[in-house]
Amino acid sequence: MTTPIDLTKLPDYLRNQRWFAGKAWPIKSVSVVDHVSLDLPGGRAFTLAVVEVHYELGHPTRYLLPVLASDEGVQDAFEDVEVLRAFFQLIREKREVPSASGKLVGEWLDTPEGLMALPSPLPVRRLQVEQSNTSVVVAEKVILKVIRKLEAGINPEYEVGRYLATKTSFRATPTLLGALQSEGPAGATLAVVHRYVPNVADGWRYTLDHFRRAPRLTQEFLGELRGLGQRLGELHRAFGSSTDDPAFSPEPIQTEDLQRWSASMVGELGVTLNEALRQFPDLEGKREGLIEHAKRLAHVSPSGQKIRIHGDLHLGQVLRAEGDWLIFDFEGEPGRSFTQRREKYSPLRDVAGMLRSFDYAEATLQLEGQAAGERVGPARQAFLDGYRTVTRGAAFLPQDDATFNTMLDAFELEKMLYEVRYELQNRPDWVRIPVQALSKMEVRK
Ligand SMILES: Nc1ncnc2c1ncn2[C@@H]1O[C@H](COP(=O)(O)OP(=O)(O)O)[C@@H](O)[C@H]1O
Ligand SMILES: O=P(O)(O)O[C@H]1O[C@H](CO)[C@@H](O[C@H]2O[C@H](CO)[C@@H](O)[C@H](O)[C@H]2O)[C@H](O)[C@H]1O
Repeated sequence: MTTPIDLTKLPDYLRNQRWFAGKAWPIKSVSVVDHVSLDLPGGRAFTLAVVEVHYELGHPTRYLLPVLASDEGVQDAFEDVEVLRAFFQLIREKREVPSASGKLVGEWLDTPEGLMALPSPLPVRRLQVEQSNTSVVVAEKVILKVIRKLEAGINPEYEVGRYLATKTSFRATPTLLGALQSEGPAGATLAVVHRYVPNVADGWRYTLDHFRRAPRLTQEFLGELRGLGQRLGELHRAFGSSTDDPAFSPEPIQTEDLQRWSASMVGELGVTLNEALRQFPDLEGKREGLIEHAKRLAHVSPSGQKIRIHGDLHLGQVLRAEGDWLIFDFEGEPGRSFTQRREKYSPLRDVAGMLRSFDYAEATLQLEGQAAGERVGPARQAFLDGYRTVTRGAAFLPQDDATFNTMLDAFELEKMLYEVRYELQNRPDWVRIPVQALSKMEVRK
C-alpha cells in the first residue's frame, strides 16, 4: 500500500521540523521528485520520499521525507521503531529497491568491523542531540545518520569514511560501516552508518570543562591536547600516503594554488566585512592590515602538498573515549558545496580550525562572566607540539618554519572570516567571538 502524500500540507509540515533549514524563506511549492513504498511487518508500509522545496526567492533544496499514512496527512515515519529497523536493514542487507524514478542501494562494507553480529529484534533508539540530521543508535553498536537536506554528488563524509576504513590503517575514528544511496534523478547519499562508540564525551564540552576549572590548564590536560595534535597528524599522514585513487592522491602545492587561496580569502574578507560592519564599525580600520595578511599567502615559496583534509575541524568534531581522541564528521563546512568540500588543500587548514576552537573555548568562558585566564597559548602550543611530533619531515607540510607559520596564520584568518559569516547566520550573539579575534590579529614577522 502506498502512503499518499498530501502536498498541500508539506510547507507547514516542513516549517515545523527541526532539521528544516529553510524556515526563514517563504515557500512557493513543494514537489515529490522520487518515492518508494517499503513494507513493514503486519501488512503496514511507509513511504520514503525525496521532496524539492521551491522558495519565492533562491535555489530549490531537496529533503528526505520518511512518512506514514495518517489522518493528519503527513506523519514522520521515524517515530515508529519498525520503520527505523526496516530503514537500517536496507543498508545492512545491501538491498536494491526500485523507486519511482531510480533506485535505492544499500551498501554494507565487508571490513572486519562490518562482520559484527547484531541481535534480533534490533534494539533502536533515536539520539536527541540531532540538529540538521536524524541519528539512530542500533543495538548500541552502530549509529545510523539519516541525512535530511540532500545534495547531489559524492557525499564527502561517505567518501572519506569509506577510504579511511578500506584503504588506510587510521583507526582513530568511528569506522564507516555502510550507507544508503539513492540513484537516478534524485541521486544523493541518504544515510551513513558508523560504529557507535559508547560513553563518549564530545570534545567541545570536554575542553570547556577543563577550561572552567582554573585560569591555567593542568599538565595532564595539556598532555591530552598533545595527544589530539598527534591524532590529527596521523590522520594527515593517512591522507598524505600515495594512492592511485585520484580523489585522494597528494599533489604538490603550486604558486597558482597559493595565489588562488589568497585571492579567495581577500574576496571573503570583502564580503564578510561588509556583512559585519553595521554591527562592528571598528573593523573598517582593520581592513588594510587583514588584506595584507591574506596577500602574504600568495608570496610564500610553494612547498608541501595538497591532500584531502577534514575540512571543518573544531572541538565539536572530536570525541574523547577511553582516554583517547577520535576524529569524526568528515562532512566539511556546511556552508560550502560538495565540490568545494572535496578539494585537496593544505592540511594546515585543519590545524588552524582546531586552534580557533581553543580561542572559542576561552571566549565562551568570558561570555559566562569568568575572568580571562592563561589557557589559549599553552593549549595551542601543546596541540601544535603533538602535531609536529608525528608529522616531522612529512612531504605534505612546508619545509621551513617561516612558511609553516605564514600559511597557518592565513588559514586562521580564513576560518575567522567563515566563523563571522556562520555566526551571523546561526548564532548572532556569538559573532563577537571571531570579530574580536579578527581585531586582535597581528601579522607575524
Ligand atoms: N560514532 C559515534 N559514537 C558515539 N556518538 C556519536 C557518534 N557519532 C556521532 N555521535 C554523537 O552524535 C552527535 C551528532 O553527530 P554528527 O555526526 O555531528 O551529526 P550532525 O552532522 O547532524 O551534527 C555527536 O555530537 C555525538 O555526540
Ligand atoms: O559542527 P558543524 O559541522 O555543523 O560546524 C559548524 O558549526 C560549528 C558550531 O557548532 C562551528 O564551530 C564554531 O563554534 C564552535 C563552538 O560551538 C568552535 O569550537 C569552533 O572553533 C567554531 O568554528 C563551525 O565553524 C561550523 O562549520
